[in-house]
Amino acid sequence: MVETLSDGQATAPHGADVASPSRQSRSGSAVATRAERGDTVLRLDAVDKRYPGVHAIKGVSLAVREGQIHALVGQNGAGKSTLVGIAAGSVSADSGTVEIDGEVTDSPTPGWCREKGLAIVYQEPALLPDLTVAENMRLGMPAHARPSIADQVGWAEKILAQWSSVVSIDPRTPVRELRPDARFVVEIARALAEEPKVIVLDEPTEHLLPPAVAELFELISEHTANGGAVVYISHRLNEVKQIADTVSVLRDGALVGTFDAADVTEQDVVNLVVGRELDRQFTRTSGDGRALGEDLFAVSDFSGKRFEDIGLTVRAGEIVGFAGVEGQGQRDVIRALGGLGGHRGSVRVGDRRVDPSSPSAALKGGISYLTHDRHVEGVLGGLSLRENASLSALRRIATAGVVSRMRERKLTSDSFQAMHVKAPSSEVDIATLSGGNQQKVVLSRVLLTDSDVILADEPTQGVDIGAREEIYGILRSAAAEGKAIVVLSSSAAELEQLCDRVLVFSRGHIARELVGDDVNEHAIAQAALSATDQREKAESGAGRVSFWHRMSRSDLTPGAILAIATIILGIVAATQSDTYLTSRNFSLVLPLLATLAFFAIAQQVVMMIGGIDLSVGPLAGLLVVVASFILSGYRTPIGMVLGVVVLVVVAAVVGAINWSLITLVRINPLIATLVTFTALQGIALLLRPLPAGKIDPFFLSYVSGTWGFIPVMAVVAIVVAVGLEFCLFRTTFGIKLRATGSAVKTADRNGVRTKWIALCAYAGCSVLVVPAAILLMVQSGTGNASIGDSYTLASIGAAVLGGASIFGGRGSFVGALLGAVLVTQINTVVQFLGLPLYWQQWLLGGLTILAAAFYSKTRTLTERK
Ligand SMILES: Nc1ncnc2c1ncn2[C@@H]1O[C@H](COP(=O)(O)OP(=O)(O)OP(=O)(O)O)[C@@H](O)[C@H]1O
Repeated sequence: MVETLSDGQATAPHGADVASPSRQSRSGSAVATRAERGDTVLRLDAVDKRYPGVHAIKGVSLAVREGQIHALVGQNGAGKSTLVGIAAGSVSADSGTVEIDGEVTDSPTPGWCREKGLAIVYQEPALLPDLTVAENMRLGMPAHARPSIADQVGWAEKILAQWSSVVSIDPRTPVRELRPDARFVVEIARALAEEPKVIVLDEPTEHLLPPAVAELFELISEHTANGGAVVYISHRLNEVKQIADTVSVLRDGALVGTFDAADVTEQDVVNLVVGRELDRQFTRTSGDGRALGEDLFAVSDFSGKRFEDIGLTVRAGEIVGFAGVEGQGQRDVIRALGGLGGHRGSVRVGDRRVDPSSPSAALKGGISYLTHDRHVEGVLGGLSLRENASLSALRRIATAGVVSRMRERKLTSDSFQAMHVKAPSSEVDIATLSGGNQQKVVLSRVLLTDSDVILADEPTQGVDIGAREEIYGILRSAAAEGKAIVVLSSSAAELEQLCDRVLVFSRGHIARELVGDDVNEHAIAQAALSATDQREKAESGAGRVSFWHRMSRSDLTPGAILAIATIILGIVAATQSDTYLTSRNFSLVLPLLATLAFFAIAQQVVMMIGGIDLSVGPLAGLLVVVASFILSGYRTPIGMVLGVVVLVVVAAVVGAINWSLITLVRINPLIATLVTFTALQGIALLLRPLPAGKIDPFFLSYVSGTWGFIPVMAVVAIVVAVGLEFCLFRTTFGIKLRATGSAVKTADRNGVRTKWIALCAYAGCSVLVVPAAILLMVQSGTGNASIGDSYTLASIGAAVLGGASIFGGRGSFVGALLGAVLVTQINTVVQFLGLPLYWQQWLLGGLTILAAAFYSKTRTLTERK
C-alpha cells in the first residue's frame, strides 16, 4: 500500500536550480550571504538507504555551511528524519559518506558524530523518563563537556534559565513528570549547551508553545551568529521562510534541490515539496455549505482541575475551536471531556447523558479523543498500522467478540487511502513509519470509532502541508456527516481555516466566543492575548506538587513505609513477648536477615535495568556445594581467600551466561534465568546428591563473627546497600544503570553502552549472591545443593516491597534491604505471637500486594498529565 503523491517535476522557482547561486541577501543588498561566506561543516555525499519495501534515501548529497540555518523540507515520509539520522550516526546508510568538520566516514556512530561536533534533537525526545532533568541533560553531553554529578543541578539551572521566561522547569524533576513542550525545551536546551558546530533540529516547534518558538529562534540565530550551523526540519513553511538561509527539498527520498531562501516564496516551496502546483487559497470552513443540525454535544457546569463552570454546545455538523494562551484550561477541558481527567458537571451527546470518567466510558458514550501527545499516548509501537487504527473500533468489526479480519482490513485501508498514509503495507510495525504518517494512523483510529463527537487535540501535529489540507478535509467531511467536532490548536491560522466558532479560554473559563467574521487568525490571536490580561509562564507540568506527589517522587519513600511497618510489628511483638527484645533473639534473627538482604540487593541490581534473575537461589546452592569441595581443608588465610575468589568467578560466569542468553540470544529474562535456575540445580545435585562435605569450620567462624550480638555480615549488608544507593544516584555507572532500565533505546542514543551495563548488572547480581551463599554455608556447614532455592522468590518479594519497578529504572537498594528486614520481621513476629505458620504467607502476601498497589497509585499520580 505504498501511497505516492503525484510525482510532478520540480520547477525551480525563479530559475533557481539544485545549486541555486544566491544573488542578493534578504535585505536586497549585494553583500555575500552567510551561506556563501561559511565553510562546509556537514556534508552528506551520495547517501543511500533502503528499508524493506521502501527506498528511503536515494543517493542524496547535501552541504551545510557554518553560520547557516539550512532548512530541510518535504512531505511526510520524504526521508528527512532518515537523512539526519544517518548524519547523526543513529541510522546506518547502505552507501555514501558523512563528513563533519572536515572528517569523513562511511560508518558514523552517534559517539563519533557527537565528538566531531554534531548535536541532534530528534522528533521524539531522547530523554529517560526515570532520570531527572539535570541527569538527562548531563548524560546527553559529550564526555569533555559533562559537569560533575555534584554540579549538575546548578549547571542545568543555568542553561534552562535561558528559557525561564517561557517555561519553568526544575532540574530535579523526573522527566516523566514534564509536559511534552517542557520535554522538548529540555532536549533543545541540552543540545545547544553542547555548543555544537552543527545542530540538527527535527521538527522542534511541533510541540513548543508560541513564546518558546520565539525563544528558540533567538537562540539558534545567536548560534549561527557565533559561527554554528543549524539543520532545521519543519513542515511549518512560514517559519522556514522566517529563519532559514537555505532550503533543501526532499521528495520520495530524493533531493529535489537546494535553494537560497531569499530566492523562493512560500508558495514555491509548497509546490516543490508536493511536486505539483498546490492551491493554497483556502476557503473558510463556514463557506463550505455544511448544514448545521440540532445541538449534539452539550456540556454544562463542567468543572475540574484548572477549569470551572464550562458550558458549551456543539451542533451536529459544527466545528468549534478551543483557543487561548497555553495553560488557560483549554487542554484540561478537552482531555476531561475525552475521559482523561477528573471532572464534575453534565455532558450530553444527543439525548444521552455521558459520564466521561475514562477514555473507554467516553468512547461508549460517543466521544472520541485524539491526543496531542502522539509519542506517549497515541502510537502503539510493535503493533501494525492496521491494529493501531482498529483498536478503538473493535466493537464495530467484531461479532460475538471475534474480529472480522476482512471488515477490519477494509475499514482501515479505506481510511489510510483517504489520508494518503505512506507505508509499504498496513501490516508493518507503526514504529517504522515517519512521524506524520503515524499521526495520520492515530487520527484514523479516532475516526474509525464513528463517534458522534470528535475531540481533536492538535490534529495536524507533525503532518506536512499537503496532509494538513487532507486532514482539514477529513474533519470537514466528518462534520458534514453530522458529527460534532471540537478542535484544540495552538495555531490561530488552523482554527481560522477549520472552525465555525472559536471559544477563547482564560484562567479556566471561556472568556470569549468568536463567530462569523471574527473567526480569523488575527482576531483569535488578539482575543487569546487580551483575554488573559497577564500572560502566565507555562508550568512544566511539575510545578505545584501535592504531598502525595512529593512522597511518590522519592524512591526512598517505600523504604520509609517499610521501616514504619517493621517498627509497628516489632512493637506488637514486644508487647506480647518478653523474649522478643533480647540480644539472644537478635543474634538468631540477624544472620537470617543478612542472608535475605544480600539476595534482595542482588535482585535489585537486575530489576534496576528491567530484568529479573530467577537463578539466584540455585546459584547460592551451587556455591555452597562448590565451597564444600574447595573450602574444606585449607585452613590458611590465603587458601580461604583463593576459595572465595573461585566462588566469585563461578558466580560471575553464571551472571555472564544469564546476560548472553538475555542480551545476545534475546531470550526474555524470566525464561532465560528459569533455564539457568534448572541447570544450576541440576549441576549442584549432580555434585552433591545429598548434603555432604564439611566446610572448613575456621572459615565459617571468620565469616560468622559478631560485634556483640550484631553479625559482621549484617553490617556488611548495610554498608553494601548504602554504598550501592550512593552509586545509583551519584555515580556515572549508577545513572547509566537507571538510564538503561528507564528506556534502553533512548539510553543507547545518549551514548550509554547498554549491553555493557546489562552485563555488569547480571554479573553483579550473581556476585552479590556470594556473601548470601557464605551465610548459608554457616547455616548448613555442609554442601547442601538446595539450601538457597526458596530465596529466589523471597528476593523478588523483598525488592518489590522496597519499591523496585518490574519495568526497571526505579527502585532503591536501601529499600530492598528494608524489604528484607520486613520479611524477616514478619517471619519472626508470627512465631513470637504463636500464630500458625501460614500467617507468615498471609501477612507477607497481603503486605506485598498493599505495597505494590500503593506504589502504583502514588506513581501514577506523578505521571505527566
Ligand atoms: N526503521 C524503519 N523501518 C522501515 N521503514 C522505515 C524506518 N524508518 C523510516 N522508514 C521509512 O522511510 C521513509 C522515510 O521516513 P522518514 O521518517 O525519514 O520521513 P520524514 O520525511 O522524516 O517524514 P515526517 O515528516 O513524517 O517525519 C518512510 O517511508 C518510512 O516509513
